[in-house]
Amino acid sequence: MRVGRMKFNDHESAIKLNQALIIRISKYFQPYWRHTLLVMVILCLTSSLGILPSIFIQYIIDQALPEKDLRFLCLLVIASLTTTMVSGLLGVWQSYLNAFISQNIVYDMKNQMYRHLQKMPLQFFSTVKQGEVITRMTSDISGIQGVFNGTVVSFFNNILVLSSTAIALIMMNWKLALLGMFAVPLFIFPTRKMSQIRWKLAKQTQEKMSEENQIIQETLSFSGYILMKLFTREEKEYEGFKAVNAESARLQIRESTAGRWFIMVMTTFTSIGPMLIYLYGGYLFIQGEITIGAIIAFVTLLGRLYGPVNQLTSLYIDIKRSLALFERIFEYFDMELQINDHPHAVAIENNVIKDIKFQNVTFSYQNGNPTLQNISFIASAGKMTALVGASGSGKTTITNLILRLYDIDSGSITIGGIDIRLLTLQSLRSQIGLVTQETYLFNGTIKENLQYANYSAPKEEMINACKAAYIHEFIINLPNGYDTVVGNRGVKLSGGEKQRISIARVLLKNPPIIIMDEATSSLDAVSEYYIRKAMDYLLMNKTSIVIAHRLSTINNASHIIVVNDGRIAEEGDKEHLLGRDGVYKELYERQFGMKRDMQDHTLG
Ligand SMILES: Nc1ncnc2c1ncn2[C@@H]1O[C@H](COP(=O)(O)OP(=O)(O)OP(=O)(O)O)[C@@H](O)[C@H]1O
Repeated sequence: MRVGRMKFNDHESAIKLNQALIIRISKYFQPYWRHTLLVMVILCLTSSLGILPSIFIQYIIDQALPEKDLRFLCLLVIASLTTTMVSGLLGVWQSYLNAFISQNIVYDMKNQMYRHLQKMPLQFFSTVKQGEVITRMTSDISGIQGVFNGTVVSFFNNILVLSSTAIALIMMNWKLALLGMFAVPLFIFPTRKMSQIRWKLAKQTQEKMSEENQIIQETLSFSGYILMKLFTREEKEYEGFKAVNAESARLQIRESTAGRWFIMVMTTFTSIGPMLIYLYGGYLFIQGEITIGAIIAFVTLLGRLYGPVNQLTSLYIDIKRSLALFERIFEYFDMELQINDHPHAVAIENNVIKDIKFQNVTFSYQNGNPTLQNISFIASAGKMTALVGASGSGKTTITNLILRLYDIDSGSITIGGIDIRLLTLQSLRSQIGLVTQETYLFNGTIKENLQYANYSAPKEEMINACKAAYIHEFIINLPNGYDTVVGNRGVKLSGGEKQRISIARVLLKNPPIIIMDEATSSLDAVSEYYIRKAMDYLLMNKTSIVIAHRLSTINNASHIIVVNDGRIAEEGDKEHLLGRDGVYKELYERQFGMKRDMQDHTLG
């Protein structure tokens, strides 16, 4: 799987307009084919109507004016105005259709991307930079809305205007038409060079913007802000941001300046054609072969010829840019989901207490460097199994494997005898309640955070869960009670309060399996007491796995597993482990011995 910093393809040549890509992109247009067809019909109409005013001008100059025919003049002027008005109205309708099609495609893509990212493995989010995900979700996908208008419609419109004008010019006078078209090849030459420059600049701008998003994400989030303040890194971070910002501004100025030069060169070429027409057309007029009206009509029409050629040549750049956007989005869509439902996956029985069995489980985050090796144990149904061990020994990893946040390399994990890989992910996770070390609450009210577990839970049930988690009294004493907003990640609450709310949330979900990672932050005695009581209630009659940092937490554990460096060092009940001269005894003596030392010290 490719994760991490996704690179904007380094070489322009990497993005090729191949058939597969076109088919893939056109699939997004498929649901809106009727609207797209309508746009094409409107384009045909407006491009044909656009020729008429020039022809009317010719008749005004050559007939209505010399013959002093006021009626004919009025008729021509009215016809010309009507044509312009009808074109204008069709244009308005087309703009609406353009917006409708492009916004709907953006809507579909954003939904698809969100759904896809929801299914990405945890490993993806631990590796990829947050700014990158946001850039792809927002600016890249939003950039697609310009693609339909700026690329697809523009392409067809220009082709239609170009061909209808060329036909009209040739029908009027083929010699003059050939002369007028003389300047056309001159447009093509600078385009290639220009496209390379703008491509490179666009790529660099995109990267800088991602970097900018990243800095904002990291330093202006709650935890990032605290980190920055505590280490007094404001100036350093500001300097870093300023540098990236300056670079992004410089690139954007260069990008638009490069465009200006291009337009200037094109404008120069555009003025060559009319001059040639005046020269040769004037000669033909003097010879009596052509009328003044024809020359004027010709020059007016010529403008319609150069505009599209100019746009079509620079459209090449836009097509490349659009393709790059699609490529960047497709890059995410093409990432392997890794953890998927097995084709014959079954739903786990709802609410039945079962045991969890690890058999020779080996797992590595990075290939060839196992984090867990040969883990085998049974967490008995309806009992508490405790995981203890030094920091980094692999306890959280074991619990993550039960939730199938990662898939194991070898061995098996079963629940009630069924391999978890044969269970649907949705049903598996619905049967597990997780209380993590760091409680994640979103910025909403306490009630909303609790309801995340069960939207249909009646109020009494919610209150009962909070009472059982020893947090109800605290909540009702807040000025807004259950409607109190908890702040980003629940910052307005203490660690102990947050963890009790998270226990209440799991109680509302009421699953038969509970995984609990005890908070490491030292809680005061009262908090610890209430959390312990809340835990006792939560774990009652559940198959539970508790990661304990304080051995006092797991007095009720029927089975203790000591993890050391990714392996099970020893296991058994408390008495058994204390009877051995092993890791547990050492941990026990260190924790309780330390407590005694501290007490002696205080007493002394
Ligand atoms: N997403 C990850 N990618 C790569 N390595 C990881 C990842 N998560 C954890 N690790 C590594 O795996 C090892 C086990 O980590 P784990 O979080 O399971 O330890 P732990 O026993 O729960 O630690 P603690 O008690 O401090 O929470 C550690 O060396 C850690 O650096």
